[in-house]
Amino acid sequence: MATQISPCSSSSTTFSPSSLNQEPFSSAKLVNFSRKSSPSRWVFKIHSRINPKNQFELKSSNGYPLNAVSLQDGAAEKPLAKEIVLPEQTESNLSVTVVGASGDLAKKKIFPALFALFYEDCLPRNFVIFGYARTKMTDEELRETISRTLTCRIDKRENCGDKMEEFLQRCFYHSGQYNSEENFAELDSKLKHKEDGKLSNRLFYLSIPPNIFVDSVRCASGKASSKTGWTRVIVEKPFGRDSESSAELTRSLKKYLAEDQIFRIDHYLGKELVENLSVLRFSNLVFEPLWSRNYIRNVQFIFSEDFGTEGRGGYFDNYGIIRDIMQNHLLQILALFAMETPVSLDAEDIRNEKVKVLKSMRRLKLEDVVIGQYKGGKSYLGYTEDPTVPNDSLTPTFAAAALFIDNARWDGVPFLMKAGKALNTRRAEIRVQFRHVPGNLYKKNFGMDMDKATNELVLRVQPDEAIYLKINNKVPGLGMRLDRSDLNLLYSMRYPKEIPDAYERLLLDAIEGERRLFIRSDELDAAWSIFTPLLKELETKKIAPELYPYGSRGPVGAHYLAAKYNVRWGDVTGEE
Ligand SMILES: NC(=O)C1=CN([C@@H]2O[C@H](COP(=O)(O)OP(=O)(O)OC[C@H]3O[C@@H](n4cnc5c(N)ncnc54)[C@H](OP(=O)(O)O)[C@@H]3O)[C@@H](O)[C@H]2O)C=CC1
Ligand SMILES: O=C1O[C@H](COP(=O)(O)O)[C@@H](O)[C@H](O)[C@H]1O
Repeated sequence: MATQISPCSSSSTTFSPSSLNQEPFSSAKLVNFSRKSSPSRWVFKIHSRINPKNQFELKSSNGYPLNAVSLQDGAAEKPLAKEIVLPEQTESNLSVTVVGASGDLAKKKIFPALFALFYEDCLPRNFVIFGYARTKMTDEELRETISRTLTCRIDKRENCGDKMEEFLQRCFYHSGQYNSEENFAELDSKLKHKEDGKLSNRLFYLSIPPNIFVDSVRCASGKASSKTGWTRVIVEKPFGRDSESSAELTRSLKKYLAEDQIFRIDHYLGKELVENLSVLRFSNLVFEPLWSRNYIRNVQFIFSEDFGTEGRGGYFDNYGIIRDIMQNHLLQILALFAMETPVSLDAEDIRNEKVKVLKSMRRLKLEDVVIGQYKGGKSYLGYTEDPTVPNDSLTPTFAAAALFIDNARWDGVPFLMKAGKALNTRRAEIRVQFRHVPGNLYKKNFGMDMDKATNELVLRVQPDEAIYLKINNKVPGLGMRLDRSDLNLLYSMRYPKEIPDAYERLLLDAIEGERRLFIRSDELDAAWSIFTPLLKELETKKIAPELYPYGSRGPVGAHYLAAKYNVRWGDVTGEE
């Protein structure tokens, strides 16, 4: 069983040698370059002159899981002969400014993720957190607000209350307008005061609606960027509504920031099972040879929520489920699933492969899409009954689509997506349905329905993370009866430690300058190219969505779409 360790509190941490080519990360001094027993895993012992504890350790997930096997197994480090020494610099300070700190995402996800990182010793010794928004609030009021959403997730660890208090004392607030250079200059003074002459690294998290992204970036970069260290900006989705608006947003952001300062977040890339997709594919011989049209019949990406747009109707109605979930979360997973083997685990190598696969995809056509909208019942309000949604809205809350990748590996394989709100269950999963066994000796044992006898690999992203493979198995006994069984890796059984929230991983990576899990602008362009023509056609032709009851499995049209490509949705076969 895996040992429970904090990902950041060990005195040595892992990262790939290529991390050294990134921007200097302040005053780190590499004094011991060693290699763990696993030949693929390089380990650097990093000591800071000023803070020998762990101030400058690189902890990002750069391709090498923080809790990787050899660490858990306690393998001894074998020092290599060569010693690398980086130039010494001054002590540094990290500041994280949450722009839009009064909002839903900030309270629900960002502050709790920052606290979890602090709790796990993943933040540097010198750090401050600032909330920034228009709402008038004192530091104390911000602390009071965020303390309600911080949780001691790691319940077996001690001193959570003390840690929480310590964390809150590092949180401050500045009230300002998003388009006011003057207000950002005031923020800058407060940051400088806290930095106290140390080298300053500044991360801004734009947790605000998209119409104020550019103003905030203009003011932050002009008046509050670091003069001595790095300045990075995490941008939340949506990144535009279509190819044109996305390109315009990119152009505007790039007036004030270089591409490598922009961290476009897609929180699905920070989910454990999505991270594991590449590990599963590229480190297990049993999967990669099967990963093509030769053995895979179809792949399904399924997202469902058992609640509606409650509270977010204003935002949602302008976007709809295709932009909200498919064009980003599901497409990102698809790209990771289908890409060729990258040259290395470096961010650019991975993102290059993702772009290639996205560029090989056919633009979606209307006939390959089904849209739906939930209606109300006795106990639930329908989508258009939400007071923030127009009564005659045609915005889809459900969509199913068949996508195709026109390359040698995936020619002819349907990649089906299904996403919906107000359905019967909450889940996100990847389903890989394999082809029939040619000349199957056991054909007669399966009856007429050979589809039921094919192997299916399921990666359940949430809830109850799991990887399971459906196989045919002989029922023990004297006869020859076969049944369907699962080879099941249920995370809660195998890994007792609670899985970190996606935002923790992504924030940590942004702090470390690791871009692997963030979206590059050409990836974004390629993603929008697939969906933009369809989105425009849906809107110009005013295509009416098929209504489905709140809490149901969604419109039946989704089944006809799948049937058109000889596919059955894996989540509705009755033996999920
Ligand atoms: N909430 C979620 O679950 C998710 C959100 N996102 C994205 O994250 C970002 C933030 O989301 P969320 O926190 O829900 O957003 P909110 O609507 O809660 O907005 C965040 C803050 O921005 C300010 N604000 C809101 N509307 C305006 C406006 N029209 N003009 C100026 N300021 C405004 C408000 O602060 P004040 O009035 O104090 O200035 C508000 O507290 C968005 O881009 C969203 O799409 C992405 C994934 C999930
Ligand atoms: O980005 C979004 O994601 C959430 C679902 O995220 P999850 O991590 O809870 O699965 C979705 O509810 C929201 O509409 C969308 O904007």
